Amino acid sequence: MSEIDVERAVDPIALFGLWMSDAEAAELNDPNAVALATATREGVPSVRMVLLKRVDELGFCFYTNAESQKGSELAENPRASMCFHWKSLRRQVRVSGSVAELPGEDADEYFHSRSRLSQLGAAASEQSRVLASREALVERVKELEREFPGEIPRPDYWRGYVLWPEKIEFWKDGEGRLHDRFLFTRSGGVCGGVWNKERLFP
Ligand SMILES: Cc1cc2nc3c(=O)[nH]c(=O)nc-3n(C[C@H](O)[C@H](O)[C@H](O)COP(=O)(O)O)c2cc1C
Repeated sequence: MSEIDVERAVDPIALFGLWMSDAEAAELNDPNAVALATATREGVPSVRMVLLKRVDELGFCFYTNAESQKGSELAENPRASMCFHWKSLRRQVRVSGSVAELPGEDADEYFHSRSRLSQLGAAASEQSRVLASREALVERVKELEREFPGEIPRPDYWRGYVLWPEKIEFWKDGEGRLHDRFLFTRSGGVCGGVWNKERLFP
C-alpha cells in the first residue's frame, strides 16, 4: 500500500480492509488480534486482546462470554475502544464507539463454525471467574463431551458484539518520528453518516 493511498483515502472502513490485508500477509500470526478496552459505569478501565472476526457496515465484530469482565462492563457501559498494532508493518489503528450485541443467530452461526474442541472449551469456561484447578476444567470438558455427542448447543452467555465506530485513527511510522496520523470522525447520526478526515500531529 502506497503513501498516496492513505493520504487519498476517504472511506476508513475500506482503508482498514486494505491495512488488514497487508497485516494478513505480513504478520506471523493472528493479524486480527486487537486490544479491546472497556470500562465500568464509573469509568474504571480494563483492556485485553480479542480476535476481530468481521468488519462490515455495522462495525467491528468479536465474540466473547457475556458473563466475563468485559461482558459485564459492556452491559453497564456499552462503549469501547480497540487498538490494532501490526509490528511488522509499524502501523496502528484505533477505533472507538458504542457497542451492541449481535443477534443470537449470528452467534449461533459463528459458534458452530468453530472446531468441536473450541466449542467445548467455550461451553466449559466460566470466563473470568475463579477456577479451582486445571483438572476441574478438563473434567468439565469431558462431561460436556459425554453430554453432547452430537452438536454442542451455544451457551446463552456466548455472544457476538459489534463496535459501531465513531472514530477511526490510522497511524503509520515515519522517519525521524514524523509519523503520519489520520483521524476519521463520523458525523450525521447512527445510520451511515459522513466521515470527516483530519491529519494529526504525531
Ligand atoms: C491473541 C488473543 C486473542 C484472544 N481472543 C479472544 C476472543 O476473541 N474472545 C475472548 O473472549 N477472549 C479472547 N482472548 C482472551 C482475552 O484476552 C481475555 O483473557 C478473556 O477474554 C477474559 O477477559 P476479561 O476477563 O477481561 O473479560 C484472546 C487472547 C489473546 C492473547
